[in-house]
Amino acid sequence: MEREGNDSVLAEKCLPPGAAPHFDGEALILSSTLFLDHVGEVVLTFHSDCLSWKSLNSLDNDVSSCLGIKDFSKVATEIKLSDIYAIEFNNHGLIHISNLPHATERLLLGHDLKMYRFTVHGFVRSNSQPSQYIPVEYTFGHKNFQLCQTWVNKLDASLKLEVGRPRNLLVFVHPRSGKGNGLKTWEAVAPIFSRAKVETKVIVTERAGQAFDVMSSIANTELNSYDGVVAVGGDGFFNEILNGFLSPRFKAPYPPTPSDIVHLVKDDGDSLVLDENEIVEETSSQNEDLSPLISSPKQSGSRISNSNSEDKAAEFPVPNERFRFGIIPAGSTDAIVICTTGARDPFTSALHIVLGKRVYLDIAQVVRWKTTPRSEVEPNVRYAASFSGYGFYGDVITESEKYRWMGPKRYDYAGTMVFLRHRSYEAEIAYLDVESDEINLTSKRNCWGSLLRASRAPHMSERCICRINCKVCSEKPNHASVGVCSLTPHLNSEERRWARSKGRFLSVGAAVISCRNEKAPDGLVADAHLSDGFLHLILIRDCPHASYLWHLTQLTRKGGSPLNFKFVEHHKTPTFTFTSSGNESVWNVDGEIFQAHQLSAQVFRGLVCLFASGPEI
Ligand SMILES: Nc1ncnc2c1ncn2[C@@H]1O[C@H](COP(=O)(O)OP(=O)(O)OP(=O)(O)O)[C@@H](O)[C@H]1O
Repeated sequence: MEREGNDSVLAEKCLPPGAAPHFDGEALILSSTLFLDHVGEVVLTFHSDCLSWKSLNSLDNDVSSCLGIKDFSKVATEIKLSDIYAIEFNNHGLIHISNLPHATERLLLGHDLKMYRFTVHGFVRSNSQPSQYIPVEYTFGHKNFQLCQTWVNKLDASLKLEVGRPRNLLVFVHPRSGKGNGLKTWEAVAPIFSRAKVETKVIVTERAGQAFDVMSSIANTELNSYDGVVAVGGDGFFNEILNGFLSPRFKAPYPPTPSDIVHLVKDDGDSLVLDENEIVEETSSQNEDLSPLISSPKQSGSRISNSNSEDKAAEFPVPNERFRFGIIPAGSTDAIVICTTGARDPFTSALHIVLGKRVYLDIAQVVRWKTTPRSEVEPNVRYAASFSGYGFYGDVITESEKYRWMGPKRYDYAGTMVFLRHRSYEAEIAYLDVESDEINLTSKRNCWGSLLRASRAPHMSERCICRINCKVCSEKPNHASVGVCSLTPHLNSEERRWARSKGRFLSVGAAVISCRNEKAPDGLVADAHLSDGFLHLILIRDCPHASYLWHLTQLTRKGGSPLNFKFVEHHKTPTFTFTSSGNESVWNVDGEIFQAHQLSAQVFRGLVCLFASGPEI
């Protein structure tokens, strides 16, 4: 094997083998003259946080004026170390040299040279959509094996110092997700993981519920060997994995039951009952004992704890900052991916994962107390990462299940059918109203005459949109110091009161995040945050069919105002309770059916971490 460069032109331009690196203070680690595939000779320089190269063809003047060909000498290209996910040594092979008119004689007219090569794998942001990451690779070559090896070793060693990059992941693939492309999607992105030397244990599911079973029964010693778990599928599949993870391991008191609230209101002589909607307000001092995290004797008796789950919690603490979740979109909606990466793109998601990005995500704990009016009270817990909804949303998910064979189109079909039926449901909702310094968007039915409350509508520019390095979300919960209480900061707010809405509703929804998707570009709640510790409770009161259509139409518009109608109530709250007055009550929890006559929900701030960085909007 040829290991020494025997070409004098090349040899004099490169640094001596082995001793090739030259150091210049702390910042400059290495610099050499190499060939860049499809470009030509470049000086490659590695500073501690950046790799840059400059073409040597600048020796020729006025290149740009000659034949109108671009002057490579003026192009300095670089990639940040943080944007590099892998370095590969490629052995001996061809480097294609650019067809430059003013390159040195031996490089003329598209010469290909054989030499040792190494490839730097990274990404660039798409010009049209900055949230989308496009994988790129730069292959450098040199006749000298040792020099290439030195570069590979140096870059590899620096990449190993990048914090938070995963080494070992558990991957679940739902082959029938979305249009049935789950497996193909995984096969397309798998090379990114192998190049980045991330070990993956891949489980391709054969049935619904399998991922839940694996996640809930996996030994904590094995779970600890992974840096995270990746779902290749849709929101429902991610929800299954999340529930399998949290159900046996996360210990927290339940939210108050609907009867806790009724009881408290009856005992409270100062309760204020307002008009037909029975909005009941209380002061914080009167309901201190209602904090879901201060266990009442009744509540502590209803914890989901058995000795097995206690063991699991002890060995694998939740929240767990090290262990992260990744989602590679292959589903029908993929709202969680769109909200957390800003793109619905498997490559972007895979790059977020191997680069070890991190974002905190609020999780709603939804507790069903009673399945039907005649059921016994028996708490059953689900966790939701994006949205839980009743009425229209429950009906759409029930209807769409009948048409699963249609793939993603089933939601459009089911949505149309349910819309045409225009059913409303009698229900009662109580929610903790917390003073917030943000604009309180709560509708108090104070709009007269006009259907669209334009005067109160915050314009898009006024809305504090959640994006990468979001200020609202960056006050991350301090899990270590105050335990689970840090996850529910707003429950302990000074200014809190319980309020109640009662009546006929077309839908009741609780959004954890904005729920942006391709059909609703701003989501249901444009200014929802990934980890602010709030749920957005959206109550759509019974209204004329045309008005409801108007609301739905606003949802599909960028910059629309779907919440800006007099029949829509929007409450930011950390917790709420719900009781249906009818016999049928189907909820939709992250796209999965959940029958519940009585339920409560509370949100845990930043309970899990995702391999994502938030959208670059
Ligand atoms: N191999 C399988 N066969 C059938 N169902 C499965 C399988 N693996 C997982 N499931 C179930 O399919 C359900 C839907 O999956 P997923 O969310 O990936 O697809 P989707 O409904 O098309 O997408 P979205 O949730 O984004 O609308 C999940 O709840 C999951 O439990």
